[in-house]
Amino acid sequence: MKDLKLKVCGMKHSENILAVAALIPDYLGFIFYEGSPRNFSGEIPEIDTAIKKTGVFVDAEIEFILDKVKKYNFNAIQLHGKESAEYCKELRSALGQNNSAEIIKVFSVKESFDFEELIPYEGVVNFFLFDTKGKNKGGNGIAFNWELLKDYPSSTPFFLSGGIGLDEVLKIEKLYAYLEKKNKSKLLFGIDVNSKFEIEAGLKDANALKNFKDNLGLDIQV
Ligand SMILES: O=C(O)c1ccccc1NCC(=O)[C@H](O)[C@H](O)COP(=O)(O)O
Repeated sequence: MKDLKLKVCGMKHSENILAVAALIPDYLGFIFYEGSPRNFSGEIPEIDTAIKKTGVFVDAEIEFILDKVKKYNFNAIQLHGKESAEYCKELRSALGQNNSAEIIKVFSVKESFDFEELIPYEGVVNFFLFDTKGKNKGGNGIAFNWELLKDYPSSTPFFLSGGIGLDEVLKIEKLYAYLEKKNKSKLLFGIDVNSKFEIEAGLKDANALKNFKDNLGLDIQV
């Protein structure tokens, strides 16, 4: 059994948050971006403390993020815009020494990606997240070219994202197996899912997520 973390992103409705939280995913994401149909407002019901509540922001003012971190007690902050490494440093320092929130920096990828872009962020953020570049800032429901990750040059662990659904379990397994051969499987830290598990934007299918979670990381022969 592999230790692949699961992040479910784009939660919106209290009852649905509780249904998905009952599966104990490792991360639950709440989007603060008005241009998204998954834009979150309101309250997050009490959920198991093992789940890292994650605020997702797109080029937001640092004050706005701090306000949400304080209000919702976020354990992780996902930066889904064009935030610079300097911005990430400022955010870390603004959070203060007593706040250990993880910072996840997103990069949008399609057919090619210049991994040199990651260099300024090394040691500044906790994780990278690779998502698909599309017409929306996130939640495009399409996969990018994962072959690119076979040459992943960084030592910062990453989340794999973009159009991941039940059909991608085997493909994930194959990427993991490839990285394992290169002693790099620990770098594939987690899988981020969203629109492929939705009944409508922001409303997740808990049964389908359970199925995915049960299959993720099983030692399937590839
Ligand atoms: O999902 C959104 O609407 C969204 C909007 C703006 C910024 C980020 C957004 N989603 C963040 C995520 O982490 C998604 O899980 C990621 O984009 C993958 O989505 P999908 O391709 O639907 O699996």
